[in-house]
Amino acid sequence: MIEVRGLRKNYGAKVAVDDLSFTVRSGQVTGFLGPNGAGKTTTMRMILGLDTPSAGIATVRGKRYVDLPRPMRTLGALIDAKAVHPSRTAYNHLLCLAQSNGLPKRRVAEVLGIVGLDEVAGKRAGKFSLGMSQRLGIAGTLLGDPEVLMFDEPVNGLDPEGIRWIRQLMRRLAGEGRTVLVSSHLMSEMALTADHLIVIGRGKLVADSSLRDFVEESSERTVLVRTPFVDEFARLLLANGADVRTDQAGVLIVSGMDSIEVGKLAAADGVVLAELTPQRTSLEEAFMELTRDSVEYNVDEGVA
Ligand SMILES: Nc1ncnc2c1ncn2[C@@H]1O[C@H](COP(=O)(O)OP(=O)(O)OP(=O)(O)O)[C@@H](O)[C@H]1O
Repeated sequence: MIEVRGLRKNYGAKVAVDDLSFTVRSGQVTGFLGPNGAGKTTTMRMILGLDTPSAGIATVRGKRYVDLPRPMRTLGALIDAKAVHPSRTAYNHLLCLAQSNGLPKRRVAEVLGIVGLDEVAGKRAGKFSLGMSQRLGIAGTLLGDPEVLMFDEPVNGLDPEGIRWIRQLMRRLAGEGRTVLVSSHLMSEMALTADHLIVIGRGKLVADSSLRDFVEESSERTVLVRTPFVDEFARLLLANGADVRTDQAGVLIVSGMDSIEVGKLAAADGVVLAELTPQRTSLEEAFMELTRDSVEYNVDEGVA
């Protein structure tokens, strides 16, 4: 379990993380979502004791990371997959990590097997592709067989096969009862991987809910109506309490009323409908809507 309470990080006048509190539970994958610059890496670095909070506290199984007696046996974290000595072989990299953390040598071969790097164990890490580096980084997190795992944007830049592999590994680790926190700026990715979502924007908590609830609450239900009588029907819908907007000629997007009610209203008033389709905004749209005010660099405005 990871607990974050009132966590804050200032860089001069910049507030990177702003009074953040959340709990990451065991046995599930928790997606840590936010647009670029939202403060995900900074939060993870504070959980890992790499950055000191300006205020608040982050604990792993009840203790600050720096106070854990055998940290790698409790928390395995991957923040930067390229932070490996390039001339070291994969095997030696893991062996150094194991030895400096009092972990048994046999774990090196075991984790190389888990991530599927056994055949390239003797290759220099500097020659590894991004996907292989990511696997090596993950092997390092698993060395201590920790109960808690944390990955910062693990699928960034990976090909579909690499993404699928990471997704399955996260699910497996959570299935074994571990606590898995994984950051991403892609809602679509988290929708496929996470059970629970913690969403932040500009360092602040925006949402903390199960994926199911997030889908239910965030994805707005609308009804698409195509009719030759847009103006008249829009007035009728508004008068009956619906919200109406129009994206293209001859089409109304109705919210606040389901498709049956819209159909009944049209029938009662003799309005001819060419189409009546219930629709749902995508999760990606819901996420963008939720964090719209907190995106650091807005395409329309240049710099926020
Ligand atoms: N060492 C630092 N000095 C000054 N500002 C920093 C530092 N580290 C991060 N920041 C700023 O803090 C904010 C949060 O950055 P952070 O890297 O935590 O965000 P993020 O959500 O991980 O985004 P990304 O996905 O782009 O890495 C950003 O505005 C960033 O520029």
